Amino acid sequence: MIQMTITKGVLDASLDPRKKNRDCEFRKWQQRTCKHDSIAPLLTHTMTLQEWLEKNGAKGLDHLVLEEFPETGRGIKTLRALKAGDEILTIPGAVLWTVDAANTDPLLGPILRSLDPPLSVEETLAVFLLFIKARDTGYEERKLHTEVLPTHYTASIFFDDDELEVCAGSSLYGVTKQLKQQIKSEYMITLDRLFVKHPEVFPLHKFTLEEYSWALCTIWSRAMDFKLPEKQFRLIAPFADMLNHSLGVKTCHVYDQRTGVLRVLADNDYKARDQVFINYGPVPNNRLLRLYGFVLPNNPHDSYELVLTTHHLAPFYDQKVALFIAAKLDVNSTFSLTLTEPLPDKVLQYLRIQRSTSQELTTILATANAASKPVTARNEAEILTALDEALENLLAGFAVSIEELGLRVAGDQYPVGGNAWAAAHVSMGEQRILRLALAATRDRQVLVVCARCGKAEDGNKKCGRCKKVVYCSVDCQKAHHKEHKGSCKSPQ
Ligand SMILES: C[S@@+](CC[C@H](N)C(=O)[O-])C[C@H]1O[C@@H](n2cnc3c(N)ncnc32)[C@H](O)[C@@H]1O
Repeated sequence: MIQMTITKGVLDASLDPRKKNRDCEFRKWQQRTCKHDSIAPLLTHTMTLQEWLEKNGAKGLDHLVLEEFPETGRGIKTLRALKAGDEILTIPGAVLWTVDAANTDPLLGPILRSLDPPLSVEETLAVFLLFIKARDTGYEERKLHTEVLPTHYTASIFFDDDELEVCAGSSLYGVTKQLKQQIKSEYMITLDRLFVKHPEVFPLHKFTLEEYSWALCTIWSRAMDFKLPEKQFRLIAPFADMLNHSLGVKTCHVYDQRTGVLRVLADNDYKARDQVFINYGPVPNNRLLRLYGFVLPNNPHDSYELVLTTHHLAPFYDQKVALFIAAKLDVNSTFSLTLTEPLPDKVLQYLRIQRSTSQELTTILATANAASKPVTARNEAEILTALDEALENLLAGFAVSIEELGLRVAGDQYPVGGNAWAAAHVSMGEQRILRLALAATRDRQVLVVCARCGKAEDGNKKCGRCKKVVYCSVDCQKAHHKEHKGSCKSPQ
């Protein structure tokens, strides 16, 4: 199926014994890792990925080797010590996978450019990958890269039903189900617009839904994103895409728009034979598993995306929309609840506006920073009760509780690193955050409603000693004294 007919060029390994060893090592690795039976026997006469990259100006490969690591899988090891700031790797523009490279390809480019509307960046890169993989002749150099890509992924769209059920109730569960549907319909459209229309370029049997999903996951898990002055820019850099993620390093890959080169710098010192990492960003486990197919236990960047919407038939809808805009909120807003901020002020601000009476709306309009502070005790009590209920419902929707998942993860029910184990970590992370959000909601509730009778009045006063509960009257405070005195302690 795959033919590799390039003979070695200027970079003849036989001239440099150190390089010869390295090339041998790389070939051995390529042979071991590649699942394509046909390439192994051909490799001895052909160019390696490294040779192709170096021919185009890649730097740093001399001191880097690919290796399997127990925790991260295949990654890059440095053979020499590195100091913070050292350039580890430079990958030239000519070998990058970009939308421009796809659009300027002599065969694929004209087809892509004729599409109206054009494919998205993600679709373009996925089609580009599939196109190269399917070529029987030509494109041998780019194929050197596609041949070392993983043959399968562990992102959540590839989970079987039982594995996905482990995280039922989590946002990942719903998003994964939706995503599978979305990919299917996107594939059907692409099938129609591209694959069926251009059989000379896309041999149909090579563009199945499975292959399309594989290509998308290749993009999700290997593409690097850069914010350039006038656009968001996505690329896959051969070899640099073998760098694994660690929260222990800072972001240290840069794209030089002027030269079109991708550079990876060391952000800290490395000893010889250390694995070199980059940082994929502050990504929560639900996203890590959806895009990259792995999780970090106790991920400090875990989050829960809370979606709040207001129905267009809600009372005073137009006024509320105007206030949302003034507060830099959207009618359909998504809020990240995190471990350090499980109940962001913006959530409360949104709900205060959403649940205001006509009079409260007038008050909000008259004050600066619309509803960033409580509007009335009534409004505050209502939003906190609604939030309490919503969080309780979300937590009740998880198929397996955090305690039960903890036991399963600690025991041997879910093999460490497996799909069910990863799904359990996502579910535990989301439940942890929702519980923190619920606790924060309740901490606020007791400062709004009278601890005895439950009245939410603007004149409610805090207990003079502990300041942790409020009362609507002296009578209520006295009547509640017996119950409250045990927990009433001065903050000092
Ligand atoms: C950019 S690639 C890195 C190279 C990849 N390990 C390979 O063999 O091709 C990203 C993928 O590497 C793996 N990975 C990266 N960082 C990891 C980590 N800290 N723990 C576990 N797997 C990781 C995940 O499978 C992820 O989808």
